[in-house]
Amino acid sequence: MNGAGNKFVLADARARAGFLGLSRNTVRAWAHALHFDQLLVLEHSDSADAFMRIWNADGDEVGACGNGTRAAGWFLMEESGKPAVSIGTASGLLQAVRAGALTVSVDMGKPRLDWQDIPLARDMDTVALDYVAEAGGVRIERPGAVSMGNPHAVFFVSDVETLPIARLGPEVEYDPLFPERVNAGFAQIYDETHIRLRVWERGAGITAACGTGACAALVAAHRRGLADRSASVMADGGELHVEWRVTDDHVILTGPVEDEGEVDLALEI
Ligand SMILES: N[C@@H](CCC[C@H](N)C(=O)O)C(=O)O
Repeated sequence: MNGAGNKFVLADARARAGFLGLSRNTVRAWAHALHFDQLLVLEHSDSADAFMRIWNADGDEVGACGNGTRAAGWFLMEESGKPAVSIGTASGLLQAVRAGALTVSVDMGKPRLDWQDIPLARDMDTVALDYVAEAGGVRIERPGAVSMGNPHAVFFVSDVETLPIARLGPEVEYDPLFPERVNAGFAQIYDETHIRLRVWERGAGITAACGTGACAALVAAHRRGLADRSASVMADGGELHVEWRVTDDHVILTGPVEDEGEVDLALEI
């Protein structure tokens, strides 16, 4: 499946009893063969429609994936005929609702904004980190930091199209300021309701879209006075809509999903 071009393989392990342990090497081999950004595995849940585990293409298991949650939500809603489903994840219980034939919204919960929650290596104002990244002859600075269940640093730049993201991304991802590494977002503000975003994802590299990255970009932009609480976020692979609600502080992510058919994946555990 894909969510605005963010590529997933979704494996359904709900019928299988117990925890599905996958080695880092197995996930990496599958990612190499199938070219996904994340592997999503659905497991049985007593308290939700399913529990979803998320692995990056580099084989690390992670806490959140916005577009993946929308894709899994679509799969579960198609299967059940329900207009809404709940999905357990490592970072909490998320609700997905149908917002069109191939459009799904997910309530991603509250952003976490304290430096310990990102996490950062030391106390810093997360509105604008005291941090500079340099690569490919370009220097960018003062990203906003946001956790959406996973860590994001969002840089605001004047021209995202010409930015050497393949060089800057790994510099940022592996900087010691981010002890759990970080997803690096590069955002150009078109106006208060339109943000152009490219993302270097932790453990996956440049992706066509990143759902939690879009949420983080909107939150970081609003905290800097650069965007409203609701905006379109234009990724390379499609358009996402993000709203940071005043009423409950939750971030709502909406966008397209596509089912690309089944792949032959031998699960040998
Ligand atoms: N593609 C995702 C984010 C996946 C996880 C991320 N790479 C991380 O390591 O935290 C999304 O749509 O949010």
